[in-house]
Amino acid sequence: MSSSPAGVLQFLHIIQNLKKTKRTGWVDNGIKEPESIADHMHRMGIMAMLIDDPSLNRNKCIKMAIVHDLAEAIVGDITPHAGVSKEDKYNMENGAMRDFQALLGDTDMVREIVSLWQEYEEARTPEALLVKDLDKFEMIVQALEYERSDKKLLQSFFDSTQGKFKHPVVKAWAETLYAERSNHDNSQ
Ligand SMILES: Nc1nc2c(ncn2[C@H]2C[C@H](O)[C@@H](COP(=O)(O)O)O2)c(=O)[nH]1
Ligand SMILES: [Mn+2]
Repeated sequence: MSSSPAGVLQFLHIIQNLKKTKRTGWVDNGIKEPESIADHMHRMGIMAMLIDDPSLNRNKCIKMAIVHDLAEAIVGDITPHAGVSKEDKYNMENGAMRDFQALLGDTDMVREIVSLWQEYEEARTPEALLVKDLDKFEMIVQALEYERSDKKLLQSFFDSTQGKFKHPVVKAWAETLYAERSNHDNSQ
C-alpha cells in the first residue's frame, strides 16, 4: 500500500522547511550564510556512503542519516543550549513523526522512516551510533569551514564533540580535521 498523492504532497510541503530552516547553532553564532537542516543531513548521507564497515548495514546508515532530523521540519532546530529538556525535545519530535505517519498513512515505507528515526534517537544499535558520530563530525567539518569563511572562532563546537567519536573511521577523520584546523590556524 502506498501513501495517497495528496498526503505525499502535504508531507513534501512540510519538509520543505528542512531546506529553508537555517541550523540554529550557526545562526546563534552570526554565521553569514548558514546551512539548512537539509544541507546537514545530505552531507551526513554522503559520509555514510563512504564508510566501509562489514559489521554495519550501510544502506540503513545512509537512510538513517537523511531522516534523523526530519521532525525538525515541524519542531525546528533545537540546540543543546536552547533550554529545552531532552525529554521535551523528544516528545515534540516524536509528535511530529506521528503527524507525518497520520498524513502519509501506516505504510511499510512510513514505518521504516519512523523506525529509523526512533532507532537513531535510542542510539543503541551500531548503525545509530555511527550516525550519531556523523552528526557530530559533519557539524565540526562545517564549523571549520565557517571559521574560514566568516573569520570566526567556533571553539564550542569542537569542545562539545572532543573525544566523543566512537567509530574508528570517524575518529581518524576527526583527527585529520583537527590537524587541518591546527595547520590552518598556524598559517594565519
Ligand atoms: N553552539 C553550539 N551549537 C550546537 C552544539 N552542538 C549542536 N549544536 C547545534 C547544531 C544544531 O543547530 C543543533 C542541533 O543539531 P542536531 O543535528 O543534533 O539536530 O544544535 C554546540 O556544541 N554548540
Ligand atoms: Mn543532526
